Amino acid sequence: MMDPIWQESNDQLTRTFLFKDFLVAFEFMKEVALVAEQQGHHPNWSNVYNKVIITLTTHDAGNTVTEKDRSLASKIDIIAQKYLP
Ligand SMILES: C[C@H](O)[C@H](O)[C@H]1CNC2=NC(N)=NC(=O)C2=N1
Repeated sequence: MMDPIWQESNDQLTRTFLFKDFLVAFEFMKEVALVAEQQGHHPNWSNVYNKVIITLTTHDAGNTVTEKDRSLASKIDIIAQKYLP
């Protein structure tokens, strides 16, 4: 099920993650990158030091939230559990 801390607005799902430091944030991003590539569905994201902000939308569907976004969000949540403090 969708983690309620993903905010849905403006046809995007957004979640902010705060890790211990940059290296942990980047390990998380590396793992998400591999899953995104597997899924053929990719995050819009930003990283500053220990903070990663991810927004998910489907540009192939006119920038709307689709099942592909919800599925990737769930996978990201599972990955994040390993890296969050
Ligand atoms: C051809 C390729 O599979 C598509 O462009 C995929 C790639 N990754 C994607 N990622 C996201 N977030 N939305 C898409 O519509 C999308 N389309």
